[in-house]
Amino acid sequence: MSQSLHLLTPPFIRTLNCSAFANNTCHSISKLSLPKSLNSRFPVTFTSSLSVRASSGSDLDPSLSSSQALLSDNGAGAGFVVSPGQGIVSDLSSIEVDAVTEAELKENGFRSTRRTKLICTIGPATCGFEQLEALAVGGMNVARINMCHGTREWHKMVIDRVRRLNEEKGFAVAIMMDTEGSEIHMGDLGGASSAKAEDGDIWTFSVRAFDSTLPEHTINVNYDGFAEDVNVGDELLVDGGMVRFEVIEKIGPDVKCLCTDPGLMLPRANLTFWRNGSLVRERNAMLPTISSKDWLDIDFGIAEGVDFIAISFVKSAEVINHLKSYIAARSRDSDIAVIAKIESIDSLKNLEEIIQASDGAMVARGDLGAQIPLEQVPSAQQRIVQVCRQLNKPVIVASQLLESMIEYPTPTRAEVADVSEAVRQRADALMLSGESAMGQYPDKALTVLRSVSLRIERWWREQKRHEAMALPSIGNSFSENISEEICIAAAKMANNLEVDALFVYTKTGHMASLLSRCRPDCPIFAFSTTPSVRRRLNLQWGLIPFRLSFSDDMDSNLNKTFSLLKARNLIKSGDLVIAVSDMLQSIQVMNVP
Ligand SMILES: Nc1ncnc2c1ncn2[C@@H]1O[C@H](COP(=O)(O)OP(=O)(O)OP(=O)(O)O)[C@@H](O)[C@H]1O
Ligand SMILES: CC(=O)C(=O)O
Ligand SMILES: [K+]
Ligand SMILES: [Mg+2]
Repeated sequence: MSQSLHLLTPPFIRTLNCSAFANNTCHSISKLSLPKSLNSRFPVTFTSSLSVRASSGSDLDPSLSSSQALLSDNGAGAGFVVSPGQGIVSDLSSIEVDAVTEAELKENGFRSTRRTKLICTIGPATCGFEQLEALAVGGMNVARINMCHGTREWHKMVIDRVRRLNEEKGFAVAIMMDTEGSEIHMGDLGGASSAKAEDGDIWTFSVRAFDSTLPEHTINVNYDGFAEDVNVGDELLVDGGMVRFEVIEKIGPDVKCLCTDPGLMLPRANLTFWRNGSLVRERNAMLPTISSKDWLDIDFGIAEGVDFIAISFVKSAEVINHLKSYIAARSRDSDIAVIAKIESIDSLKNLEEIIQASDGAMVARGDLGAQIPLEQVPSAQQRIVQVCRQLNKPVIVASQLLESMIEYPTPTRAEVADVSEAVRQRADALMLSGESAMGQYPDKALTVLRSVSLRIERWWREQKRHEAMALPSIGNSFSENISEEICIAAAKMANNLEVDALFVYTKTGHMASLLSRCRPDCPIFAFSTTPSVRRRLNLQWGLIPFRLSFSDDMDSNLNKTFSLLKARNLIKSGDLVIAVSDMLQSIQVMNVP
């Protein structure tokens, strides 16, 4: 044992604390690597191994330059769950990684891979196969379809094309379906792509169903109680203030409004009304979060096996729990993650419990900015990002990141600063909306997200500017606490030892997310056995998801991974790697043989 000490590089000793080695038993090392709170409760059975071995596998050769410290709980495999019905792909001899990631790794090496994930809303500008491929090549990790727009056939076509792209071209683009939700919004403008409201215009907002074309200066409203609820004198905001009206007269189902702030109205734009400076939201609170149309869309999403369902206008954790049990009952084979969109006052009020219940969250700044004063949006974003990180849920920053690029080929300086801020906050993902759905420069917008992410990530790494965030214990069981502590320790070791990559072998993806939560300096290679887990990991910060068949034998897993990755020139001899797994609950440090 004492020999093994000399093999460990100084930062490693620092991490594990030298006094442990003086004691010279595996028992004390195990205790040391775990936090005090665990030591007192844990029936220590860590007697199996602390071994130092050659990367080639021969044991205890003191002349070796590479080392491997293995903490194991005798293979009890705590924290390891296989979801029912997850088909494990039986191809034992291959490893699958995103074609773009592979090219990037080869060209730029581990360190410069992008950590922030990118989501593109698909719309008329990007629904063609070649256009989707261009986005995938440009770094799109997740394709979002917004059920507010387009027909069922159109959505199905987009999903099929993304699937085909993955199958034929080796991508792993995940699919996110975003529900319409039942907030008040305008109709589809009778087919027009937009409508211009001029200062002093009178427009009619009506709940009437018009059979043919809409009369001039008329807007359909989706909510039957609209005329009843608004008062003369109320202020009506389109898309959170892009256009403003004052209610001047109510005539049956029609509400006449005077335009006080001119602008362009887009189909199905969100409507809010304000009285004496406050948002009128009593009636909104009565509307169900998931409308009957949404339930049909959700059935469609389940049938299609989308990877994520994002729920609009979430007000409480209850609706998330309801949807999750609905999904569990309906889809034995798939494991669809539920993303809570934070875009209402109620969702901010119940933030912690909503995020706790969800599999991730979206800072949906478009509608959020229509419900709270704009100057409060940045602090809300910061809070949501932070709560998500602490609760280990992926978080997406969305809306207007590069809004001007809908029309122009370069972003404004302010937009670049906004993107940088989200990257600096280390959000998991950034999302394009109109920029990619109907803008003129979807590929350029994606390139801006990609290059700003890379630049800011590198800058902050080089400057060592990231403040460490205290990560609370979140597990529900002792075994989960062990996994958390292992990931925190592994990430810290990775930073101190300046390793090239972290490897995580994970069947459900949970252990990978725990590592991602630590936001280590190096990229995380996440090996999972199923394509669906691999696609889901695409949303999380710093994870490079691979599909690989592996066993409970870590030595053989590592050897296999090394040889497969080396054969593809993705790693080379001498690269320093730390590996963790949710089967063995171990940390191993080694040089690639
Ligand atoms: N499938 C689609 N078909 C046509 N236009 C679309 C589609 N998806 C998005 N768009 C256009 O892109 C714009 C921005 O997309 P986005 O998904 O942000 O929608 P949104 O209407 O703002 O609603 P949400 O609040 O759900 O994001 C939309 O207003 C719409 O004009
Ligand atoms: C994305 C979204 O729904 C919003 O920003 O409102
Ligand atoms: K939506
Ligand atoms: Mg919204």
